Amino acid sequence: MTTSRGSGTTDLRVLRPDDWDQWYDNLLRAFGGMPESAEERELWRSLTEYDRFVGAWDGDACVGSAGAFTFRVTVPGGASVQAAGVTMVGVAGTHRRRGVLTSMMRRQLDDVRSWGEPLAVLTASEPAIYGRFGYGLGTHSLTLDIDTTRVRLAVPDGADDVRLRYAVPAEALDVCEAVYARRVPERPGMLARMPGWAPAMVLDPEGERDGASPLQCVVAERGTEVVGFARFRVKPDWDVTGSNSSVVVEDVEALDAASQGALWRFLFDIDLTSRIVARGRPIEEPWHHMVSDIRRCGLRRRDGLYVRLVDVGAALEARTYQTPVDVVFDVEDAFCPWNSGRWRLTGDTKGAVCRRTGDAADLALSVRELGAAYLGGVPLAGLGAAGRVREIRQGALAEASVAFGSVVAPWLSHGF
Ligand SMILES: CC(=O)SCCNC(=O)CCNC(=O)[C@H](O)C(C)(C)COP(=O)(O)OP(=O)(O)OC[C@H]1O[C@@H](n2cnc3c(N)ncnc32)[C@H](O)[C@@H]1OP(=O)(O)O
Repeated sequence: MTTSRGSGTTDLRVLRPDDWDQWYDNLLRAFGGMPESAEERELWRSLTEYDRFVGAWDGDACVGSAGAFTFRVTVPGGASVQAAGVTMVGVAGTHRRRGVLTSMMRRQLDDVRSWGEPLAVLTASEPAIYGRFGYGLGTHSLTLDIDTTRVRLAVPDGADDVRLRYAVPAEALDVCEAVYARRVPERPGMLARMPGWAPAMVLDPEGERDGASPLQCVVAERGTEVVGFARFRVKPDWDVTGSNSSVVVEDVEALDAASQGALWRFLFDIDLTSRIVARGRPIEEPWHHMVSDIRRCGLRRRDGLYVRLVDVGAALEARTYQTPVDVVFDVEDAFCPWNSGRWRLTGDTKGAVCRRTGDAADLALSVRELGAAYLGGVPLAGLGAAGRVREIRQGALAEASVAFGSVVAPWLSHGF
């Protein structure tokens, strides 16, 4: 594919291993040019799926990059659905706003469709970029800044029966991964761990620590079973009053309420610390209901995973619906017109069928709104209230909105 807009012409082609270094340097430069550690660079090289990554070239200079990891994402009902994890998007400053991104998105979504993957997902460097390509904001996350000198934690019964032990993060990786794997089906938006990805969870380059300690890990056990883990750093901060150090939480996963409580109590009580900070936490998790003062937990909401239905019918059939639903959507999809038109969705907690129909529409919306609502965290009714879903049959919006909801708030479990 060739793009020509503004001055110059760019060629788009699948990434070749020999081109990776230049391709990746273009990406780093698009993000400001900070170098990465050799360790981190090699990890990303090893995760590159060459036939799913593209580069834009102006002569022999790489001026654009985009990739699509092979992922599986949990959807409401617990199924694990194949999804292209869109990543490493960057356009050289010398070639910006000439349509290079648009040409890469065109190529990528055509490819994803030809691979038979119903979804594409991404996290955005800036929220304004991807809506035009049909991505809707499907999950949110929380940033925490908890004043642990003021906020107390009341843990559930059984927390005292959970034994905690320090472990070397890399050595405990297998047992932590086993816990993670059991959690994945429980929450929409979580990513199944794909081959090669586990080491990324304990990659700990010094340059990324921002003055904090190396990564630490505590494993929670009940009897001989590992029931949870926490990975975190401690960031020292001493002044004339003493220590005001912070616990920087990276991951906490646990299989039950007592183990959740035991791990969070540990994080709250680490000596010499007075804050817990974390990014990318779920918008709803058990410790919210254990704290004495949610106001002092410094919760800030931000955008998480953007979801694009590449095949509307297959995507809507892949999840279940928490109440019976029978609704005809009139979908507008300018960037992937194969989705445009009317679709009848019938489904319940056991499964769903979504087929093309000539019947009259109940709701009219763009594929972006369907993507936003897909994981159950963004109510269709809210999008309707904002004028982004049009109700044609009275009552259809409430019916669909309830059906699309998720008991557990969806959450993207790690960046990519
Ligand atoms: C999944 C990820 O990897 S997210 C990472 C995205 N990458 C970055 O943020 C790195 C820094 N930025 C860049 O590399 C580039 O500016 C990109 C990739 C964001 C945009 O690439 P470009 O080739 O300039 O985009 P392109 O010319 O195709 O623009 C298409 C449209 O999107 C708009 N657009 C592009 N970037 C932005 C932005 N950051 N904010 C708002 N609108 C944008 C353009 O104005 C254009 O609109 P138009 O069609 O109405 O004229």
